[in-house]
Amino acid sequence: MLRRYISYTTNKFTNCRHVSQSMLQSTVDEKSGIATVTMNKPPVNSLNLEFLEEIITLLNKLQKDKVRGMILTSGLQKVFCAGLDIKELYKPNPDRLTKFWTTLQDTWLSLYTTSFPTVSVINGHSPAGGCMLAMSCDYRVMVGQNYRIGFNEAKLGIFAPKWFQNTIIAVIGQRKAEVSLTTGKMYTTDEALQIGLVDETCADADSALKKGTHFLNNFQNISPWAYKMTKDINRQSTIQWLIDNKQKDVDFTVEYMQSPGVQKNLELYLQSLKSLPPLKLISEIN
Ligand SMILES: CCCC/C=C\CC(=O)SCCNC(=O)CCNC(=O)[C@H](O)C(C)(C)COP(=O)(O)OP(=O)(O)OC[C@H]1O[C@@H](n2cnc3c(N)ncnc32)[C@H](O)[C@@H]1OP(=O)(O)O
Repeated sequence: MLRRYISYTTNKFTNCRHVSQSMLQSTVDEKSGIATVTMNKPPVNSLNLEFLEEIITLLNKLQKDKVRGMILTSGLQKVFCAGLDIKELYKPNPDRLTKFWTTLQDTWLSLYTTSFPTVSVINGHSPAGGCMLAMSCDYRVMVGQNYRIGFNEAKLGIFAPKWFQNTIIAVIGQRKAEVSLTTGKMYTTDEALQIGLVDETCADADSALKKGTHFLNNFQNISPWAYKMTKDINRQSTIQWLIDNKQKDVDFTVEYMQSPGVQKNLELYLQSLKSLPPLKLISEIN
């Protein structure tokens, strides 16, 4: 297992403060107060229990440090985030699955309710839970034309829980969310822009980071209190639903995930992941 380390350093040449954990790097620009958080968990930034715990820890730290905004992106070549780690769902240990699902709920609550504005720069494929990470931010910029984004859960024979679905509905509306979720369609960059899954697109990652920063600069003259109150009121019903139903959601997920039918579907999906040529899976199965 990789040795885990956390270091905080200030680079006097760039005026950036670096926070580095084994799977996440964070750089805070001292002048603007904007943090850039880079996911770096090869091969595909899949969300397992330990990675989710790191995300929560970092979000708490950024909150404590009173950053003025955050850009979430990937350090990998062609994947933003491949979604939930399927190994957490396939043949699960019930205790670990319970912890995993609770931590996923907490990660979503932390990200969806940050006191600072957030942007995801989607510089690679972003299926299911990966798309969810992006949707939980306030703004999305997608890079290039080679990647796919969407909610392909149905293709795995599983479904997104209510709080996942409500988050998507808040971004693209009820009708488009229903079509998107039931068909499991993965969208090209242009299609994603068209249905509102992303707010902007651009050719390369550097321009996307600039667009993200430009969005965050909108908040320079907005009171952080007014920002947070507005966001809380806007997102309140979905957040409150999960807070009120956390245990029920865990119990239901842990039970249905272990059912033979769901496990068979996941097995078949894992086989197809191995047998299809690299990078073809997401586009071929549409
Ligand atoms: C209760 C239900 C809740 C519902 C909510 C969310 C559900 C999810 O998020 S489920 C996950 C959905 N994700 C996917 O379907 C993504 C599947 N992956 C791919 O399509 C491709 O891997 C991807 C396009 C992301 C990247 O392609 P490549 O760069 O060509 O990489 P490989 O396909 O060769 O993959 C490398 C390596 O990673 C493993 N992998 C990929 N995705 C996942 C994942 N989500 N979880 C765990 N592992 C994953 C893949 O099997 C390869 O492993 P090895 O063969 O051992 O190298």
